[in-house]
Amino acid sequence: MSRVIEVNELTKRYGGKTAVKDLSFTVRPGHVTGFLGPNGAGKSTTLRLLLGLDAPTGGSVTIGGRPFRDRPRGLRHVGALLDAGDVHGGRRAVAHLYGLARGNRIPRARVDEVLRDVGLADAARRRIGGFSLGMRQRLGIATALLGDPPVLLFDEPLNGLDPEGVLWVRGLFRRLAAEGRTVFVSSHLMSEMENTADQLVVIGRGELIAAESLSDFAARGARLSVAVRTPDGVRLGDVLTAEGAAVEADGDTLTVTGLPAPRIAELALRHRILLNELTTRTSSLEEAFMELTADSVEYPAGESR
Ligand SMILES: Nc1ncnc2c1ncn2[C@@H]1O[C@H](COP(=O)(O)OP(=O)(O)OP(=O)(O)O)[C@@H](O)[C@H]1O
Repeated sequence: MSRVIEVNELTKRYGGKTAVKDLSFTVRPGHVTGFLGPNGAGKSTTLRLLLGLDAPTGGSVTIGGRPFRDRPRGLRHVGALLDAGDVHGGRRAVAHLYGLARGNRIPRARVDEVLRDVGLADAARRRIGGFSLGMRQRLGIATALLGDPPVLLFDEPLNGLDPEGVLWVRGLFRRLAAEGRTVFVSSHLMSEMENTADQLVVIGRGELIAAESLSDFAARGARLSVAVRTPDGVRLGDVLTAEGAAVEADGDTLTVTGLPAPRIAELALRHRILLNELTTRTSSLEEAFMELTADSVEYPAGESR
């Protein structure tokens, strides 16, 4: 079975609200692909459409060339963590997983195996209602892994995990991808994906913004700037502006774009201006993400309404 996820001109409207619009992208096996977008961008909607939990208004989604809902015994094909809170609190973790194993013809022994894999072996007989958010996430991940599926979808899996849990999940995702599986992970935080994913699909207001490698995405947003610390900021600022640079002053530090550091040093020397610091900075992935999604944030902070 092919493990490729194809999203093709996908549109989903809820009444007058368009949650996803003409969205097309491909997710390939062997990588951890991050699915990024600000709150309300349409990530959960897309994942629900992928799993056939909702019907698209237009377009299609296929996994291995077929709509997921056409597949019998789904958990063996696609494992998913959508909403970690969506489990019966009165049940014990093992009972929850045994039920799913039975319905998907998965051997019972696999339940103990995945509980061990996610670090919940000791909590197996406890009621899920008493689980912390992090434990629920681990149980959700155990559920996704239960059928040993070639394709895995995770909606905000790092939510509620402590730093040790985050490291563990990252390692797990990388292992799953290295085994040749397709791993598709949503998040609204670039900082979470930066060390987790190697490919990115970025959306805003339901539309595609980017689908590329993490390094290509970073390069798009990378504008070099140079930080210059000098006691003579006003004069240097004038000199650099006259040379065509854009200069922002903050105390004794100027942030300069449009001129490389060696040229700034040369101009400072020529005008006998002392420099205390000259540092080239690249914008971070986080900045690239903010910049590219700025127009698609639904409720920007500080907006008066
Ligand atoms: N069942 C629904 N009925 C009406 N509107 C919906 C429904 N589901 C989602 N929406 C709307 O569609 C848009 C996309 O929502 P979605 O939950 O897919 O975004 P998201 O990227 O997962 O966001 P978040 O990071 O906040 O979970 C939002 O504006 C949301 O209010």
